[in-house]
Amino acid sequence: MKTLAPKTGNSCFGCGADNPLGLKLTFHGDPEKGTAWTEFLPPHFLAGGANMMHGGFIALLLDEVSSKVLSMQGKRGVTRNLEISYQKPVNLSGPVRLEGSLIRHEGRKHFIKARILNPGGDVLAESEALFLVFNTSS
Ligand SMILES: CCCCCCCCCCCCCC(=O)SCCNC(=O)CCNC(=O)[C@H](O)C(C)(C)COP(=O)(O)OP(=O)(O)OC[C@H]1O[C@@H](n2cnc3c(N)ncnc32)[C@H](O)[C@@H]1OP(=O)(O)O
Repeated sequence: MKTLAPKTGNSCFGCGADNPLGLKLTFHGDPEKGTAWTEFLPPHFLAGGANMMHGGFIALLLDEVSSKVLSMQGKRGVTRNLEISYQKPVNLSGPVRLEGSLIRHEGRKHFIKARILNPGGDVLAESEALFLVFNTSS
């Protein structure tokens, strides 16, 4: 098990310590299994309408936990594709869990699935992403 906490000098909206508007998320994961996860209480400024999270922020969270699957393994890369299935509203009045896992990789191409769950374990949104990694040789 590994933990990635926000670092100074990193202004990433999701995980950096130096973004005053950022979420400053801490992630946990298993590099060998290719997993990453976090739990947090979404701030209300992520709202879209009513008490629901904005769809763009849902995409951001899925992208973020997907990228952390790679960070856990010491890999650096960027999102090439992100396909999202919005299944239920992400309610802003309770905590959410983000989970990501590596499906497979072919050289620099890494295919990663992710999801957002509520405390009852309901899947609210899911994604499949293709990340292009810059520092892999296999
Ligand atoms: C310099 C290092 C910086 C590192 C920073 C790390 C920060 C991390 C921050 C993380 C923050 C969180 C994350 C963020 O938010 S990252 C921010 C959002 N992402 C970006 O800004 C990335 C923008 N895109 C690019 O820069 C380029 O597209 C890159 C560099 C990624 C690749 O451009 P390149 O010209 O090299 O390649 P390509 O695009 O022609 O194609 C690539 C390959 O993919 C294959 N393909 C395409 N579609 C599919 C498909 N559906 N199923 C299967 N395969 C598919 C395609 O056939 C090809 O395969 P192959 O021909 O190679 O075999």
